[in-house]
This record gives sequence, structure tokens and C-alpha cells, in this order.
Amino acid sequence: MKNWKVSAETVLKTGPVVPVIVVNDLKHAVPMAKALVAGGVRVLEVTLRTPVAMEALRAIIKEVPEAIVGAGTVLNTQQLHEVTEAGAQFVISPGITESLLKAATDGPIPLIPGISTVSELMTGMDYGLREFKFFPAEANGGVKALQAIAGPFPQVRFCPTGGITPANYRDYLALKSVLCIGGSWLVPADALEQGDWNRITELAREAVAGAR
Ligand SMILES: O=C(O)C(=O)C[C@H](O)[C@H](O)COP(=O)(O)O
Repeated sequence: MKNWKVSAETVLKTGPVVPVIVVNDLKHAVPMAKALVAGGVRVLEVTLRTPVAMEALRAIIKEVPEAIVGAGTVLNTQQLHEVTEAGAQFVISPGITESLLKAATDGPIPLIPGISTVSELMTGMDYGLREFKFFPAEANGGVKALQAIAGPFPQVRFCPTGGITPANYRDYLALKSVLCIGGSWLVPADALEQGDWNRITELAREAVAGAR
């Protein structure tokens, strides 16, 4: 933590919505990231869920310097080191493990681990963390559950993710404990397939405007 180049709080405060990105085809990566930035969304979570994900991450970092590019679905320390090496500016994990916490708190970039229980939250707090992903947000009880979990921890902030849509994202953003939300709806698979960058820009723009 002491060596983090930027705080998790700064990353999560940059904008109200963080697209959760799944890239299947490397050539989509850069135009997609540019489309999001054009729509006012700069913080991007590129998930390590596909074979081209690492290359996509590198390409976006290199060619879209306006973006703040993080890696998502980081499950272990090897991936953490790999994405750090690639130049990722932050790391998001769906869960929380002691090994990730140890490696990340000594490393140069912020880890935003996923929690779904109070005990997981307290494990992260033991390592000095104050910002967490709340995952899977909707399946886990949604706004009500997050409000209840956040209650005893007034200093902790969240990025709820999982099942969040244009219909419910404002309900999360209305919570004091929520800095931003994550969602895959901003980058639909069919828009990527069709190269429909304007649609991605429009989705980003609408999400940012609707959050005000
Ligand atoms: O890949 C990861 O590391 C994840 O934690 C999963 C994602 O956060 C959810 O898949 C979000 O997807 P939606 O619910 O469609 O918005």
C-alpha cells in the first residue's frame, strides 16, 4: 500500500461507471477503449477472461493513454505480477485471498478485491484496504445488502458489480458508501462483433449523464 502509485480511492472516484470488458478479438480492444473514452468513461476494467485479454490490456495501455486501464478477474499472484508488468494501473479481483492481499499491499498498484460478506471485508481491512468491489452485487442482496454490510464501516467505500444495469445503477450510486459501479452493459458483445463503436460511445455517455 505504501508503494501504490495511485490510491484505489482516486481510481474509483474518477467516474461513476466502470465498464467490465470482455475482449474476444484483439482488434476490437483499441477502438472499443477509444469509444468509451469518447463517451466520457476513462476507467476501464479489462477482464482476464479470454485468451487475448493480456494482449488487449497491453494494446489499450499503449494506444489509449487517456484511459486509466486496470485488469479484472485477477485471481492469483502470478496474474497480478503479469498485469503489473504490462502496465495496468489497478487490479480488480472477484474475490479476496490472503496471497493476493499480501502481494498487492507490497506492490506498486492498488488492488480492489471483491467481497460479499462482512468477514471478507474485515480481512481486507486487516491489510489496510478501504475500497472494495461488492460482488456479485445483485445476487448478493443488492442495495439493501450493501447498505447493511457498509453500516458498521463508515470509512469503507465500494464499487458494486454484478447484475447492475441502466435500470438500477442509480440506486447504488445514491449510497454514500458507493464511489462507482461496474457493469458489462457498457460494452455489449454484439456491439464489439459489429464494430459499432458509436453505440459504445453512446452507452458510455448515457451512463455518465444519467449518474449526475
Ligand atoms: O470477471 C470478473 O472478475 C467479475 O468479477 C465478474 C464481473 O464483475 C461481472 O461479470 C459483471 O458483469 P455484469 O453482471 O454482466 O455487469
